[in-house]
Amino acid sequence: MADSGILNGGAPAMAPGTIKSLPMVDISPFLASSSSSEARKQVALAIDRACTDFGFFYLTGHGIPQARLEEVISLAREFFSSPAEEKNKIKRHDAGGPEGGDGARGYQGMGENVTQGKKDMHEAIDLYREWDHAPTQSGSGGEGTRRTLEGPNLWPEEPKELKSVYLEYIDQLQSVGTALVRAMGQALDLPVPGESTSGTGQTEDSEIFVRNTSKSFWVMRLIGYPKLATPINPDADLAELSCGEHTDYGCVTLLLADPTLGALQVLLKDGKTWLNADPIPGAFVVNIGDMIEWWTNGLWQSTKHRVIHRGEGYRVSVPFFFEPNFDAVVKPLGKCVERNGKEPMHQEITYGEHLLSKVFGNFDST
Ligand SMILES: O=C(O)CCC(=O)C(=O)O
Ligand SMILES: [Fe+2]
Repeated sequence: MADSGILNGGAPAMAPGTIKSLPMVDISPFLASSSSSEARKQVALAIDRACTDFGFFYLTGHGIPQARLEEVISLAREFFSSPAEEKNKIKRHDAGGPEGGDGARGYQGMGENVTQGKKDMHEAIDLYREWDHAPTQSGSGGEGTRRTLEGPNLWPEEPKELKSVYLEYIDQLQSVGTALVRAMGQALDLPVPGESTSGTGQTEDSEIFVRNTSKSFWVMRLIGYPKLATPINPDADLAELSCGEHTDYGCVTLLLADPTLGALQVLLKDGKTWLNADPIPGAFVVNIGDMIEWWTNGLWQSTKHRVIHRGEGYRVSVPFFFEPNFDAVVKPLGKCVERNGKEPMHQEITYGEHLLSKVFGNFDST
């Protein structure tokens, strides 16, 4: 990390050009049925630029009231400030174990999450869409069994209103997610529905992401980050991170975070400059995940990011991962392959297989 710069806030800035902040996208024309096609076209253009140049942007015009956003953060903060025994009531349990967990849903204590072999200094609750497909044969992942995501969500008992507020919030986020992926289909200039089929049975029109997220297998993470204890040493490798460098593995992430500055950092396309993605009140920080990179055959790449919280206080963030349907088939779109002139980057895969490989390492599909 010695040769990397951090823009707008951290030291030292080694800016490529004049990039100071992520671009902004106002999604409201895709939420209001009365908006003109010209207004939508402008949004689609802005999304194409943001996804090509950054893979990250601020999203405004989503219509979720500020009071709701603040409530979501403060309920998560309240949960994390409760005693360990309260938090451990919803502890994530291993799949196939005596406690009957599914190995993924529930509370994860400090340092239990590992990215690239290093412990992440955060604690979290993971919630997923409830399993509403037929049950499959699940187990511990031992011989002849596979771990699945088919357990129920584990909701905190306290704060009491957390579950109902979050369920409503998740509904609201799914509408925003749908508007966003509809705009993304238009941004790729895919044919209008009914005009084209790929010949492989899957229609590759501008609604393709909408159809493939109609039963989004979403993930919601409530994350609590204590301030890191180690001092900043720009010449040393970072020994301790709040959340290690990664790309998100799904479709689009809508991140809500408290006002802490300088924590979330995004790797710019030069591959060495980290840009602080500081929160803007009322806006989500949005990034595209690996499934969008695969669908677009790399025209839009999922961007690496990390969290290093050395600021003040205990940071809370609540990313919502608006993911494809569990059985969505993901493969490079013919039009994107044509446009970038590269061989298809990936084989066809279902999102569910990819997810299980990421969460449990059930397969080696990536
Ligand atoms: O807390 C944040 O700002 C980002 C967290 C993140 O990147 C993730 O959970 O995938
Ligand atoms: Fe992430």
